[in-house]
Amino acid sequence: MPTQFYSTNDRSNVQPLKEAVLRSLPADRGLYMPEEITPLPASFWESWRDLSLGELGFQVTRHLLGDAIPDEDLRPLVEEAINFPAPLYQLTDKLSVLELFHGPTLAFKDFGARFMARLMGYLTKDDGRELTVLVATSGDTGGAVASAFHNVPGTKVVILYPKGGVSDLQEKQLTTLGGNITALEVSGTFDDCQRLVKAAFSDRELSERLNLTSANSINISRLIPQSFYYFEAARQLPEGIKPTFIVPSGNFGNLTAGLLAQRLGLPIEKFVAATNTNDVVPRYLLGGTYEPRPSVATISNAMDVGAPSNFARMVDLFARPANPAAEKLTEADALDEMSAHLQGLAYTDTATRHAIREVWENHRYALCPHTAVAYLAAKDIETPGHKIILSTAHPAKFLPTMEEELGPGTVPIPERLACLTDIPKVAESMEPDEAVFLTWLG
Ligand SMILES: N[C@@H](CCOP(=O)(O)O)C(=O)O
Repeated sequence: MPTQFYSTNDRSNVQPLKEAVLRSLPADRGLYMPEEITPLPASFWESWRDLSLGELGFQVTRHLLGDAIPDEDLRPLVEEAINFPAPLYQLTDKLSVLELFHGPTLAFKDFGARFMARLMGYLTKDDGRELTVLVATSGDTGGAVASAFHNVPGTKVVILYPKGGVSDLQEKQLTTLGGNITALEVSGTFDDCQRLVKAAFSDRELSERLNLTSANSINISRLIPQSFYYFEAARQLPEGIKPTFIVPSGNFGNLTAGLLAQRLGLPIEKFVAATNTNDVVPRYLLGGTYEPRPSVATISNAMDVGAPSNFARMVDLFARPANPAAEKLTEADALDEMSAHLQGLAYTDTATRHAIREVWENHRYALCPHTAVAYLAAKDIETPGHKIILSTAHPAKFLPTMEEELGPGTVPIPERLACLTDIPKVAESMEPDEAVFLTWLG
């Protein structure tokens, strides 16, 4: 049976895969979630440690989507999207770094963006209508989406990013491709960019007319491939070791994908959400109230998010009982479960800079600022077994910060970044005003 997707705001609002992916946001402003998330079957667990990342991804996707896409189409789709590795780099006998920056744009967002580009292409191949992909970015999503959708026929991409809020090389990644990719430099924060995108989806007439879809983690199809690397990380550990994952967090899509992997049966000791001073979720988990607030700029800019989109999905996942046949928890009980099982820790830029230097001095290993935030959390937590910090991006994407801490030339710049330096950026300026943006969209 093909899996259906419901809105977190209304479980009776159910859509098939194509609608959930292309519509991206339900009209009631909830988020789509798969109706069924059951543990992978015994046959998967017999061989999962020997599978390639592509095959592992195929089997996870097949299980989640049911027979919505025939196997002979789905397997190559996943294998072509995830055609780069996700190795574990062992820092100490208790701590490893999961390197998620070996894709084309050197960030974990390549997993989601490349999968999504192929899935959307597959779902719309007979539609004969241009698709407009909207995306808000605080750093890495924009470049990954630009790369994944560049020159895809019948697709137009509009990327909104905060002026001065992304690193120079991140900006180059999203403003230099041209063709079907347009960059809008918004005089505001990432939250303003996200607000503008959501306003476009709320305008049903515009959304229908332009055939709008989202490439942010509000789109459920971003989270499916992001779950693959949790399996990939765990299978690189000796058998029987349950990892604790420390996840650098901004919009919380990365962590939500981990929770999804756990609901699919992956044995995980616990999750820790590590943030910079944009600490809405850690504050909440420490017993506060959940209060989104305007983001502030930090050196780990991709996590500068004041209103994390995926909070509703996290609550939804904690509401799902271990036994799929049992009743879902109420929202209040799910929030209690989340506070009991998820730890959140937040760090300043000063501490982050110190961590970058410390790891270089002790291990000659360069952590990007986001990964350094997770490293700080890994040091502060007690957990049995092995700790894995997710390394979200290559440190060269944040060259000025890295050179301030480690000295010039310490972090080699991969050719695919170096070649962008002399290409001029092309971006249109945009006020953070919904009416202006909707008029611009047309
Ligand atoms: N950290 C992001 C912000 C957008 O988050 P997303 O996961 O919803 O795309 C970025 O790098 O742009």
